[in-house]
Formats: sequence, C-alpha cells, structure tokens
Amino acid sequence: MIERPLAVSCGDPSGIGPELLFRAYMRREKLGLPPFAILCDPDFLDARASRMGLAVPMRGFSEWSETASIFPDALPVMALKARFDDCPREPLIAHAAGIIESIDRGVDAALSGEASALVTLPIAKAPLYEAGFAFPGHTEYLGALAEKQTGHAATPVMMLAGPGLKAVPVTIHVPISAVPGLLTGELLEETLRITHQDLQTRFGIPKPRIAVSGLNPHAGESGKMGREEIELIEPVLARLRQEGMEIAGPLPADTMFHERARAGYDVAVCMYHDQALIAAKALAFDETVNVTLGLPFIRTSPDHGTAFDIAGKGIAREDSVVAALKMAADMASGSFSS
Ligand SMILES: NC(=O)C1=CN([C@@H]2O[C@H](COP(=O)(O)OP(=O)(O)OC[C@H]3O[C@@H](n4cnc5c(N)ncnc54)[C@H](O)[C@@H]3O)[C@@H](O)[C@H]2O)C=CC1
Ligand SMILES: NCC(=O)COP(=O)(O)O
Repeated sequence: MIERPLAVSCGDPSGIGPELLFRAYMRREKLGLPPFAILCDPDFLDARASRMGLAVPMRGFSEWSETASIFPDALPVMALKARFDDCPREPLIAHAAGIIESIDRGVDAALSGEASALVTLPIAKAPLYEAGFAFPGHTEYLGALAEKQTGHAATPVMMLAGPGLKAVPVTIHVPISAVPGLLTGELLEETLRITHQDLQTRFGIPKPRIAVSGLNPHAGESGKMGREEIELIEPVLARLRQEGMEIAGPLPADTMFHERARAGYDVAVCMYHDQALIAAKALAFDETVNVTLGLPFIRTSPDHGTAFDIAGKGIAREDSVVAALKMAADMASGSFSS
C-alpha cells in the first residue's frame, strides 16, 4: 500500500491516454488500484469524458495531500496552466506546452515526495519536436530533469517489463544507422550497472541474471558478421563478471527470446530499441510496462503509444495503463522486495 498518490501526466490529449485513465479509475475498486491523480486541463477532461459517454466523477485539488480523501469518490485533477482542445485523433502543436507542463509538474511531485511515483500517459514525439522539444522521448527528458533538479548526473535506462520478459535497449531513440557509433563500452557498462542495481533495489531480485544480446546477426558469428561482439561487448561482460555479476552473452538476438531461453535470465539487455521492444511487445502488448531505471524517482508508462487511429472511439484497452499504475505502486511500496 502506498502512502501518497501516483502522479499521472496527461500525455497527448488527442491520443488514447485520457480515456484509458478514465476507464482505470472506473474499475479502481475491482482492480484494487492504488490512488492516483492526473495533471491536466479539467475542462478538456470533462469534454472528453462526455464526448465518450463516460460518467467519470472528477474533482480539482491544489495540494497533493487532498487526494487521499478525493480519490474514493472522484478522480483528482490538478489543473494545468495550459488549456487543451478536445480533438481526438488530431494532434496539435499548440498542445505541446501543456503536455510538457504536465510532465514537469509530475516530476516535481515525484521528486519532492508528494507523489509516490510518476506514471506518464503516452506522448507523440513528432508534434513535440515540431514545437521545439529537444528530447527524443520521456526517458531522455526525465533524465535531464532529474539531473537539473538534483544536481547529480542521471543516466536514464529504458526497461520494458512484462509478465514473461524484462528487456532493456542500450541505445534508445536513435536512427539504426547511428547505433554502432553510439554503442560504446562506457554506455554498455553503465546500462548494465544501472539495470543490475535497479533490479535489486526496485524489483527485489537479489542476484539478477542478465542476458546480453549481440549487435550483429548470430552475435557476429566469431567475427565474420561483425566485430562489435569481440571488440566491445565481450570485454565489458568479462569485467563485470569478475565483479560477480551473473551475465550471459553476447547472445544471438534471434534465439534469446523463446520460452526456454527466457527461463534462464531475469532481464535481457539488447543493443538497440527494436531488439528489445519487438520482443517485449510481441510477447505481451497489453500487459507490458515501460519503466525508467536510473532515476531518483519511480516512473512507469504503458508500453503503447498515443494510438491516434482509435482515440475517442472507446475501443482502446486500458490493460497496460493499469499494469503501469500497479507496477509504480509495487515499486514505491517495496512489494517486489519480499
Ligand atoms: N510511452 C510513450 O509515450 C510512447 C509513445 N509512443 C508514440 O506514440 C505515437 C504512435 O506510435 P505507434 O507506433 O503508432 O504506436 P501505438 O502504440 O500508438 O499504436 C500501434 C497500434 O497499436 C494499437 N494500440 C495501441 N495501444 C492500444 C490500446 N491500448 N488498445 C488497443 N489498441 C492499441 C493502435 O491502434 C495502433 O494500431 C508515436 O508518436 C510514438 O512516438 C509510442 C510508444 C510509447
Ligand atoms: N518506444 C518506446 C517509446 O517511444 C516510449 O518512450 P518514452 O517516451 O517513454 O521515452
């Protein structure tokens, strides 16, 4: 049980995020959900709920301590300065400032301890870039905010966590052509150390078993299909094994995700975004959660995006949002460490 609520940033208001939170709220008792509150434009939320015929009680608050008494009867809403138009399926560049304000204020609440954790609803990257947002996604932005606000360096590590697989990409939102250049021994080592530490401290796995993929087909086939495995990955793994970490690899990425292979490790660390995320989403699209490791606060998110094609139609599934709320609460309460 968490003592303070989860802060939920609103994501792109033209996407499916808000309606999924409405549905989660309406099923809160049946699902045993922890208390949560959204940072958004209250008029927009009213408009979206009534457009969709959802009778969601909502009540404004200004102090996080008020949410405990509100949540049983109404979805607590902290009003943003920004205003949103209710236009499902039509992302607007004009919404960018409010989307970012919501994330910023959610981070403030999580860092100050007023909220137990931050759960982010999906953002669409392209409209934010057009508005001048300089970060590839939440993950990188949250790392920069953490660094700015605490004065300590933070390397955010993306992990997709589902019922049968935890998977970490070492390089994240970068063009595939840039991956080999960005993949350095330092980045790999830091990612492995953060993953190892956060699986221990946030997920209660005392001795994490880590499987590391190669970069090339067949993990390089002894150097005949690429040399990154020999020259870059193996030396890092050897060093960390000497420190006592349990690490297998570099493994061929195509054979490390089948069921028997997955039974042999707690987390797969992969070299680039699609190696990790295709496996995670193919196995459990509805249940998987995107969690950021390496931050001084807890952040989870559904694994899916804004799904503009179906926003406002009442057909989007709330499972991954529900899983993100539950995982954030479990991490905050230490439930994983039993
Ligand atoms: N955590 C975040 O903020 C994330 C944001 N994105 C962003 O979302 C935008 C759209 O990305 P896409 O690649 O189209 O991925 P998407 O996940 O938004 O949609 C992919 C497909 O899955 C379906 N889908 C997604 N979520 C669903 C749900 N809850 N229930 C039923 N069907 C669902 C969509 O209708 C679509 O057909 C992009 O701008 C991307 O950057 C993508 C992933 C995560
Ligand atoms: N593909 C995952 C994704 O786009 C989510 O990224 P982030 O916004 O959580 O950094």
